[in-house]
Amino acid sequence: MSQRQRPSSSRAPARIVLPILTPELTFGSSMSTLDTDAGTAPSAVTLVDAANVALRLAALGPAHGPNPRVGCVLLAPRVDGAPSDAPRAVLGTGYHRGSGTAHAEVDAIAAARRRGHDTRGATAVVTLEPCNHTGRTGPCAEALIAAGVAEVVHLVPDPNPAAAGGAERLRAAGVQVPGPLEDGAGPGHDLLRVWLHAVTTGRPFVTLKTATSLDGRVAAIDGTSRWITSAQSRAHAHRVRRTVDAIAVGTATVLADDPTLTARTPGDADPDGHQPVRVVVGHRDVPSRARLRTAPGGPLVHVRTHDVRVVLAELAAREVRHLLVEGGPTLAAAFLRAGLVDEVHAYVAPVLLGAGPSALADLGVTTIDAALRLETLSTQPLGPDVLVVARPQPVRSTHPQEA
Ligand SMILES: NC(=O)C1=CN([C@@H]2O[C@H](COP(=O)(O)OP(=O)(O)OC[C@H]3O[C@@H](n4cnc5c(N)ncnc54)[C@H](OP(=O)(O)O)[C@@H]3O)[C@@H](O)[C@H]2O)C=CC1
Ligand SMILES: Nc1c(N[C@@H]2O[C@H](COP(=O)(O)O)[C@@H](O)[C@H]2O)[nH]c(=O)[nH]c1=O
Ligand SMILES: [Zn+2]
Repeated sequence: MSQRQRPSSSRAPARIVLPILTPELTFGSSMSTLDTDAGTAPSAVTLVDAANVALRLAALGPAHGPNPRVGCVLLAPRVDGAPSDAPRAVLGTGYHRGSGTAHAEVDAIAAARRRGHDTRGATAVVTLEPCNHTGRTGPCAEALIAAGVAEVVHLVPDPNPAAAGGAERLRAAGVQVPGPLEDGAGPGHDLLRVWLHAVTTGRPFVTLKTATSLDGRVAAIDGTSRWITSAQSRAHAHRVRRTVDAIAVGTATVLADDPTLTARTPGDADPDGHQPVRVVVGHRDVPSRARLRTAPGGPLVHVRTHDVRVVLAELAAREVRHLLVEGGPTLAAAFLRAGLVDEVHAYVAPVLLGAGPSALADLGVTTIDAALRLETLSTQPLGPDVLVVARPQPVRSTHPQEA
């Protein structure tokens, strides 16, 4: 047995049941002093509390970018004889702020040290299995071992072939690693949904956005479409743009709309905050005077193909994890026909057009039994409009209630 192992670590690993994490979930008053650098007496928290704080910290990191959002809470060593869920002092907390910055575990160790704490024998509660590779920063498994941490409780195993193996490395060094605590689902998986999808499939998660009239049209018969949806819907769509790595449109949309494809605050023409890569799909040129070339925003990538798999491969090579497809109907249908849409954001406005292109070009559906049915994940009023978030079901079927 390694010298790093404390006598208490030979107990059976703690069984942790995580409550569903919601934005409204509040922690006890003791959790309010978790500020990493507050310099106040550390709070005492249970492992479950620590896991939830780690999840909340993780969510502070950017949703975009190649790296996962990860949070970490370092707890004081277990006291011999105390139950595994006994509250313990928080030594430090940390989270990952995006590619090239410190990982959550290293951030938490640094925070504990700034507060003058000894990390030897500590328990690290971390939302994702510590990494085991040197990427833009060093391996967290080694940092935890060097810090003398005795136990690492993680929620989600790391499926990234480049970084996996942290749990095994820690165990080999004598660190107790009871996890992963989540068995394929849970709040940790929910938080990392897009990233997990991208690293396990090797292609970006694809969200298809449509902004339609009540009769399902995306433009009037003359091609005009500004605006079908309300200011509230468009503000929401801009917030979504801020969370993705790339936005794609077809060449016809570039020529019809001359879009900027930036993330903006409504009422302000200038892009602000993170700007996604702007992707144009199709063979025709993007005019030199197009806003995509002249207006500030993310880099422009023109993929001269009609094969959406080529588009995703090109973007995966650029470390795009989340692609927002904004249309038009031809490009949207191509992604759906290829089975490459993971989520649909349908903004529906109480506007009637009666003619004009519908949200989707031909999907190859010739009879109702072949309809592509979606599972609704949420509905949300946005001013006069409604946003439906839905997920394509793996197989086509008749209406579930009548099946
Ligand atoms: N309300 C809304 O949500 C939106 C509305 N719109 C509206 O939609 C209209 C444009 O629709 P649409 O013409 O369908 O536009 P698209 O943006 O889908 O562009 C279609 C063009 O892209 C190229 N292309 C790229 N991928 C494929 C593919 N897999 N198969 C075939 N062609 C492909 C082709 O041009 P090429 O010859 O260059 O290869 C094709 O003509 C506009 O009026 C616009 O205002 C657009 C986006 C969103
Ligand atoms: N018409 C329409 C949308 N259209 C989408 O937004 C693009 C314009 O982006 P930008 O130039 O950055 O404002 C346009 O090309 C199309 O993809 N979006 C919506 O939320 N509501 C709408 O009614
Ligand atoms: Zn790491």
